[in-house]
Amino acid sequence: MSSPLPAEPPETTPPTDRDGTGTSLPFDPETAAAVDRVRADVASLHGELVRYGLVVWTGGNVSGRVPGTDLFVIKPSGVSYDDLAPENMIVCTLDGEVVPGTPGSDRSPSSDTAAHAYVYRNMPDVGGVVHTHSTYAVAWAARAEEIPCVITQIADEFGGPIPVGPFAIIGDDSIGRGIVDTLTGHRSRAVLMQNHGPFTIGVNAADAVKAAVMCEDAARTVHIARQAGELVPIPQDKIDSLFNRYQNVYGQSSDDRR
Ligand SMILES: O=C(CO)[C@@H](O)[C@@H](O)COP(=O)(O)O
Repeated sequence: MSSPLPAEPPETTPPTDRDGTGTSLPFDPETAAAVDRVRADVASLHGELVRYGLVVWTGGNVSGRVPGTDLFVIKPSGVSYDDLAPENMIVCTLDGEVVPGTPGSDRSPSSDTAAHAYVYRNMPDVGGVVHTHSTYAVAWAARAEEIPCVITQIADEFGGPIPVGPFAIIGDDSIGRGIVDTLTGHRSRAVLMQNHGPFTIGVNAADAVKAAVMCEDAARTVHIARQAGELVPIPQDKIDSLFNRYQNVYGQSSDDRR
């Protein structure tokens, strides 16, 4: 017969400030150091959303996978970008649960945490996810219209049209499923979730931010082009060669995407 007494609670390692920064910690030193690097990256990359005009108020979020772990880092929900700092980023498991006892864990994580977690669980090569409400990309999403590949920039960066994902309600796996279903096997690192806005993925958080910047710029340019006349498509073989060159030759061999 089993004992009626409740089991002893498991011993937890209290957070300690091993590195003196006041960040990370019920982790082994290597994981703690990796978490701290991603905290710093994710916090500062929100400044890029502001710099490139992709967000108003708090309407966008960046997350980054902690390499070699089943963790990712995301921002707290609804907190001013001016107040974001490494120590108030939130560490989550790939199920989207906040890791208790870690700095920042006293706040609610981004309302898109479940979507980011779903992407990390189902796209193992993805190391960063970004969501914004950038104006032109949202305007295409409001029409549920893909952005056609009519400029070399789109061919380079996205390898074809930027697709539309399904309408999905925030809060559960629906948005994540829509992102994964749309982008799996697709060259594009951006999806326009219908009536909502762009979600982008990358090899790390900075790469996903770059995709968000390029997506908005492409949305704006093609929108303006269409006001003045008919759009001219790029032949598929030219799209293929532009994409191939940009992914494999452009930039430096040390770039993260290589
Ligand atoms: O789209 C929405 C809310 O509808 C969110 O992505 C956006 O407001 C940002 O929310 P968080 O501040 O990350 O919780």
